[in-house]
Amino acid sequence: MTPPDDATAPVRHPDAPAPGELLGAHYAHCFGCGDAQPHGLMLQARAAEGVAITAEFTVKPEHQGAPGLAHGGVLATALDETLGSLNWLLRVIAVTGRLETDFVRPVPVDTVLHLEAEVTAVAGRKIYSTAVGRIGGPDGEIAVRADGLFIEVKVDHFIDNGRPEEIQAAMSDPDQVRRARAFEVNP
Ligand SMILES: CCCCCCCC/C=C\CCCCCCCC(=O)SCCNC(=O)CCNC(=O)[C@H](O)C(C)(C)COP(=O)(O)OP(=O)(O)OC[C@H]1O[C@@H](n2cnc3c(N)ncnc32)[C@H](O)[C@@H]1OP(=O)(O)O
Repeated sequence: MTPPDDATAPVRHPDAPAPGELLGAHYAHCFGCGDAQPHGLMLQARAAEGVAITAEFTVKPEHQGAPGLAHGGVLATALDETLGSLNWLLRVIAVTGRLETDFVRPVPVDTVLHLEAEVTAVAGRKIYSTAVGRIGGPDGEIAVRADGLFIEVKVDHFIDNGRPEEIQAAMSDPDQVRRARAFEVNP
């Protein structure tokens, strides 16, 4: 998870959403961010300065692991989604290769997890990023932390590996196709 010596600092794409703007879902049925996914976390990420974002996630009763406490896997999902959203500021499509998570404090149900994430380095197709989740407010205690290694892929990664039903539905949605392809032709 340590960037190699030839890694470079991330560069915010000129067309990236301005600081303060919501990024929007990359796919309406995404478990992490989709607004058409009733079982999902519906995480909304907002661009920050640089190659960084913020997001909020409210822990619901259906996210419990132990009584009244968030399941660690759900918190890892929130971190994964937050880190993944960063790649939109680079205008790169990427998937999680590795995710390392520290669970520092228990997170009770009804808590708002205030997430902040930033890309720290880029080396070829590898994107290194880090995130924290705080409770008790945006400046509260750190409850969770994660480092991510995302790997850049082409749209074909999804076309080649996804289930045909969902791929065909996505490919017949002009907004989805425009959004996905724009990242490939405007590097
Ligand atoms: C028109 C149609 C509509 C489609 C529209 C879609 C739009 C979608 C938009 C945005 C989607 C974003 C979705 C975000 C969702 C939240 C994030 C997730 O949960 S993603 C899901 C979980 N992750 C996976 O499913 C990855 C599964 N893994 C793979 O597919 C492969 O392993 C992959 C692509 C990651 C790498 O495979 P390789 O064959 O392309 O590349 P190799 O050569 O193996 O790796 C490249 C470099 O990365 C390192 N690397 C790869 N995996 C690593 C690992 N686990 N740990 C450390 N290094 C790793 C390698 O060592 C290599 O490094 P060296 O270039 O040699 O220095």
